[in-house]
Amino acid sequence: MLSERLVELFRWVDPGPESDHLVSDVSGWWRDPEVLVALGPALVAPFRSTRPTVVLAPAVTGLLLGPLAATALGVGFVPAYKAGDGRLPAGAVTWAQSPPDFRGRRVALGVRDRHLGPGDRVLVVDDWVATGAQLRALYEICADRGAEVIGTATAVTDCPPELAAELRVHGLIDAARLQA
Ligand SMILES: O=P(O)(O)OC[C@H]1O[C@H](OP(=O)(O)OP(=O)(O)O)[C@H](O)[C@@H]1O
Repeated sequence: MLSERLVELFRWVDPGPESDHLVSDVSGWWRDPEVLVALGPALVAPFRSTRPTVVLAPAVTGLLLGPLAATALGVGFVPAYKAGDGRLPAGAVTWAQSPPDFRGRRVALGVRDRHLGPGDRVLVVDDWVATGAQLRALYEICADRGAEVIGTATAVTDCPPELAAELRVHGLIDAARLQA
């Protein structure tokens, strides 16, 4: 079963003095060919009936997971980059700053305007959701661009059920199943 393999191959990493919260390491998922094939279809399954037209995901891990989900749906993929990594030009970019995330850090995420706009039905994809801070920034970008958010497909849900419901998050595995 996929969720059992995801649990088996998942690792938490201690980020050191940067944060008290462990950080996910999903590199084991990319190394396993059967998991790699199964991840995209499994992530999008709860959202198929809502007919997303595009997948949006944040750097860095979302850039790996997002295209798997987009390929499974047969739709395009939009990357959201973090401020300061030099990947987005000045202008023609919509930015949003997150509330404090699991590290207590506010993250500015940006999307090229030409890649997202009215009529888009957006499925957000990420590897895990903790405080939902980065999701809130992505949802704000979609609202600013006139695009509709369908919800978020995540591999690991590491947040209370009320928050998952509010942000329309569907996860493949609950963090409670993961060994610290
Ligand atoms: O729910 P939150 O508190 O917002 O935390 C979850 C976010 O944090 C991690 O990203 P990170 O910034 O560590 O980037 P990464 O993909 O490079 O690990 C993870 O990939 C999510 O995007």
